[in-house]
Amino acid sequence: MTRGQGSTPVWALGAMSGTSLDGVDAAMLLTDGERILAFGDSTYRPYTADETAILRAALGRWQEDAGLGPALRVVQEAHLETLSRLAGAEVAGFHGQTLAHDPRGRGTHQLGDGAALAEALGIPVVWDFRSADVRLGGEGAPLAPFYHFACARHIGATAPVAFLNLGGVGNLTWIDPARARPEDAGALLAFDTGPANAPINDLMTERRGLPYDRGGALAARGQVVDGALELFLEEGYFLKTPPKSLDRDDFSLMLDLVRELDDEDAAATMTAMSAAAVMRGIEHCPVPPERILVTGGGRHNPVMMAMLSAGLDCPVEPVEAAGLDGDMLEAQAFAFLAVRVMRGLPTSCPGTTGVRTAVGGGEISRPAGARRTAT
Ligand SMILES: Nc1ncnc2c1ncn2[C@@H]1O[C@H](COP(=O)(O)OP(=O)(O)OP(=O)(O)O)[C@@H](O)[C@H]1O
Ligand SMILES: CC(=O)N[C@H]1[C@@H]2OC[C@@H](O2)[C@@H](O)[C@@H]1O[C@H](C)C(=O)O
Repeated sequence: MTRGQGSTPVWALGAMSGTSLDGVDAAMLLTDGERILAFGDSTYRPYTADETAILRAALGRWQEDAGLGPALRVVQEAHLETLSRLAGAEVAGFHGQTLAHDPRGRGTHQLGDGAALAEALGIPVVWDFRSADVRLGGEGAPLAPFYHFACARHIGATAPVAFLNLGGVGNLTWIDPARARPEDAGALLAFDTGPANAPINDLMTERRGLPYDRGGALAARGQVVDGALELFLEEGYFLKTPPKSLDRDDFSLMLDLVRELDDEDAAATMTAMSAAAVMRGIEHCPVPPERILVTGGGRHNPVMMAMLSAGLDCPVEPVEAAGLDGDMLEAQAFAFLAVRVMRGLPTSCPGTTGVRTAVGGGEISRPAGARRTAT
C-alpha cells in the first residue's frame, strides 16, 4: 500500500477513544483513502470504572511527564483487546487517548504507543495523527473532517451539508461536496463548536453520582436560566473565527455558571449552552448547510436535539438518517485517515485546522518482520 500503487481499496481498522473517557470504539472500513467502498464490523469496549479513574487522573499531563505508566497500560490493553476482535485489516489507525491539547502552547498529547500496538497486532499502525499539524502551526483538531467529506460524497450530497459531532466536545464540519478533493480551497470549514457533553457529564457526576444525563431526562425537567446562557455566550472562544479547537476542560466555567441552580435547571441550562455554542458556530459557515447530520453520543439526547432543531433553519438529524453509523463514525475516520497517511495523502488543511498548507499527519509503525520503506 504505497503512494504509487493507485487506488486499490484495503480493509482498514480504526480506533477512537474520545474525550468522554467512556471506552474504545473500533470499526473496519474498506477504503482507498478517498472513497468509502464498504463499512465493516465494529465493536465497543467500555473502560471499567477503575480504568476511567486512572485516565481521568492523567488528564492534563504531557508526553514528558512522569507517572503515566498506569494510564498507558490502560490505553494499550483496552485497544489491543478491542482491535483484536476485528480480523482481516491491512492497517490500523490508532488515535490514542487525548490527555492534553494546547496547540498554541505546549502542543497536543494523545497517550498511546503505536509501535507496541503494531507488534502486538502484526499489522502496520498509523498513530500520533495530530502532532505534525500542530508543529506546522495548525490546531491539530478536528481531524474527522476529511472523512466527513468522503461521507458527504458517499451519501450523494450535492449541496453543502454539515456534520456535527456531539461528543465530550462538539465539532462541526461544513462541506461543499462539489469540490473534487477535501484539501481544495472552499471544500471544508471545520472547528470545535464548544463544550457538548463533557461539562454535563461532570455535573451529573458531581450532583447525582451518574455518568451522564440519560435521554436528557434531568434537563427535560428544568428551565433554561437566561442570564447564565448570556454570560456563557460572552466567552472569547465564540468570537474567534475558525479554525479553532478546544481541550476537554477548557469550559469548566460552565459548571461555575450553574453552581447556584438546582439540578434540573442546571442540566437544562448546560444543555442549552452546548446547543447555543453550535448555533453560534453555524454562523461561521460560508453558506447555510442544507442539513446537519449529527454524530456522537449527544444525538441520543432528545432535549439537546430539540434545542438545536428549534434554533436552526435546516433539518438537524442523526447521521443514521443518511444511512451512517453515528457511534462508529470517528473510529471509521481513523481507519480512513490511516489509509491516507499510508498513501501520502493529506489529512488536514487550512480549512480544517488552520495549518498553512495541506499536511499528512501520522506516524507509521510496522511490526518487526514486516518492515518496508514507509511512504
Ligand atoms: N442516551 C443518551 N442520552 C444522553 N446523552 C447520551 C446518551 N448516550 C450518550 N450520551 C452522551 O454522549 C457521551 C458520549 O459521546 P461520544 O461517545 O460521542 O463522546 P466521545 O467520542 O468520548 O467524545 P469526543 O468526540 O469529544 O472525543 C456520553 O458521555 C453522554 O454524555
Ligand atoms: C484534541 C482532541 O482529541 N480533540 C478531539 C475532541 O473530541 C471532539 C473534538 O475535541 C475534536 O476536535 C477531536 O476529535 C475528533 C475525532 C476530530 O479530531 O475530528
